[in-house]
Amino acid sequence: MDLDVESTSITELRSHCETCFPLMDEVVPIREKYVDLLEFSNFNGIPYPIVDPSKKPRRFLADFRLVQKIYIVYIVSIFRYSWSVPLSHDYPLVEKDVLSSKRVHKVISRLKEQNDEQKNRAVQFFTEISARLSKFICKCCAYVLYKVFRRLMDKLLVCKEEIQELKRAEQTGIPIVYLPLHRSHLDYLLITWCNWHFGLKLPHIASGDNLNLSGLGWLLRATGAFFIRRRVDPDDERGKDQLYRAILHSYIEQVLGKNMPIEFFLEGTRSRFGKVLTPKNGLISNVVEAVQHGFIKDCYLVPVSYTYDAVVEGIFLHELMGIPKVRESVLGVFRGIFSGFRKSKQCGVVRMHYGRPIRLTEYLATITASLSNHRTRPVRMTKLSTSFSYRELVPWHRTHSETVDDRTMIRAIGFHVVYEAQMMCSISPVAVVSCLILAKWREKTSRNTFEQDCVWLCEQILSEGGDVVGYQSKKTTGKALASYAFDKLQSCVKVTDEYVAPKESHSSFIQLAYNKNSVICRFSIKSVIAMVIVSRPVDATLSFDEIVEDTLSLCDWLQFEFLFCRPCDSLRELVHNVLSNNEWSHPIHGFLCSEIEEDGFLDAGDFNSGTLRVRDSKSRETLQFFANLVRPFIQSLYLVSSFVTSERCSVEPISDNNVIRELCHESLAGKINLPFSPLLESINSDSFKNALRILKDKGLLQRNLPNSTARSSNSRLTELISNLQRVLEVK
Ligand SMILES: O=P(O)(O)OC[C@H](O)CO
Repeated sequence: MDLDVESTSITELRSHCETCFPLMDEVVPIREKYVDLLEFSNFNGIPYPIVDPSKKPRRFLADFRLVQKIYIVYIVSIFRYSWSVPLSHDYPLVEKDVLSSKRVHKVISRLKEQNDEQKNRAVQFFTEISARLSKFICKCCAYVLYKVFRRLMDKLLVCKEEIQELKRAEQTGIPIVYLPLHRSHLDYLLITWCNWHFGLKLPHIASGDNLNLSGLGWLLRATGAFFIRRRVDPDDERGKDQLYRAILHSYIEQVLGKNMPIEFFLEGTRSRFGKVLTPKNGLISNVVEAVQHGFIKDCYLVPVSYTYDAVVEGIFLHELMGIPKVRESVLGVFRGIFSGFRKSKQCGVVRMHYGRPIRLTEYLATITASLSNHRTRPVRMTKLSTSFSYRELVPWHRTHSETVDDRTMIRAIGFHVVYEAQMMCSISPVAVVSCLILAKWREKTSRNTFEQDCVWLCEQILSEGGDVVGYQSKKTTGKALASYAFDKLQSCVKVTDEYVAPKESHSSFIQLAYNKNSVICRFSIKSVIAMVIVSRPVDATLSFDEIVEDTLSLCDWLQFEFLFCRPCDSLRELVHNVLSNNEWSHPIHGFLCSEIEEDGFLDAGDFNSGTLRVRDSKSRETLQFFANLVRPFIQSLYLVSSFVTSERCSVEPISDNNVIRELCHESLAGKINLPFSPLLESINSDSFKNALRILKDKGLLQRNLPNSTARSSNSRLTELISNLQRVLEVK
């Protein structure tokens, strides 16, 4: 049976965060299947009645459609579909408004040099940044993208109900800010292309100036891209120019002020390892200020997520081995397009999700109100850090005092949006299979057993509020799901009718890990708790409080790897909730049992106060699976910690990139002695970078060496290494 990838197990649109927006919970049922944008004939007429749903064009007519204007009732002509979808909105130019804005004038008058010279610079900056949206070029590109997407994807799925929410938001006349997760260069194109189909306004998209290549830059500008300077190199000060910043800031204000949507990536760069990245604050701060200073009354924030069976770029193996990214070039773009076209449908099924639009003023009101009187409202976005909560886990919390300033608010909003985006992302069957291989079946296993496990994991994902593309409870077979994924994983998994086994190479494991990492957000807290428990000897006992404290501590060390919860949540409470859940504490089936329970004297409070142990070998096996989701990240932290204390690390500061490259190289060559056998996927630059970041953040490595590292003999680092060793040694 083929997978029905257009159906979903989610029955209603995900609601807003109940903590921050308790009054906004209108239930919107999902009644229809996802729409495949590549099958335009199945649109059922939305949004334009010019498309008659009863007249589906034959497939070989691919891009042609007989357009019948229902209202005028005569056949207009045979147009390309691309030309038949109108681009009815206006995209006014904002040059005059930006250059004459108070913000820009203020900066110019503050600068010492000649006014005229500054004005010229202002014009240059504007030209460097601004988009020049052309409806004609958009239509041409829309047509070309049909061809490209059909080549690259099996399907491009969007949820109609989500689009209707967007339409409602757009009709209010409040501008929309799209905040997608960033996985691939295709991300830039997808929102624009989808909005075009549904008659929504096309967004102005913030793109890194690395994409402003001759020819390509012009094309991107014409489809809505505006270019921003990125600080890739730590010494690069170009983006800090006051006038440049004023122009960029004013540009964003003016675009929003003219009710045109904006799109930018909070993560700032594509995720190289399949997990979300911690959000950056630059662009979102411009949007927040625009509202706070009354330049615009309000705007909607819309998180967006993408699910790809595989990203078009393939795995970022070179970069994950510490080799610097090759700068984009026109030739590189052509090469990329060519190689993308060599293999048909390499992205597989692609799903987009738009979160429910939330007004920025709602966010600000929530934070401000809870600030002024945080006891009277059930809102915890700004709860002061009385207990160990996420507030202490995210970087701004530690220096946080009684007042929550704008910077804190901006960061809280960014974290909140990225967290929401990761939680609404559908999971690909490819990720489910990769996850099982890495966390459970690293050795050869029978195909039958593997397929049964696929169903088990999908059910786990569903019970955590997630969904798997094509999986429906009690309907979809493990065989169908696994076969679908095996087809996409031929380069890294060996499959016969009898067995399944990973191919033993670093690149295979990195690819599987990239896929697997998109699943972890569903189980991040659970996995850390499991890690804490299985890192003790089989017959060891632990108290409830010990488990909680050890979990919080491990989460703290992994704070740059995962967003464990929203900034409004208390991580401590969430850990308690997980452990108190029946899955863990049920007196007969729970993973854990109380020592007293064995004697038949179990009281309600015993689970929290008594001594706990893993119930049986089956429970332990399940806990091992969850623990194995985070194990590679702890191994990476161990590898980095032991490297920076060893003689292999130079006493003179060397760049972090060099440290990472060397460590990748030496670990892969087996030159580092370890008390455990390292998982191949733990050797990667992304995890090593995060490990260096946390060690610096905790003061275990010198902080005053920007982007460099020198050997350390810090005693706390030695203590950390021995603790990590204890955790990792037990299998
Ligand atoms: O940093 P990169 O290489 O992921 O570039 C992606 C950016 O979005 C380009 O602007």
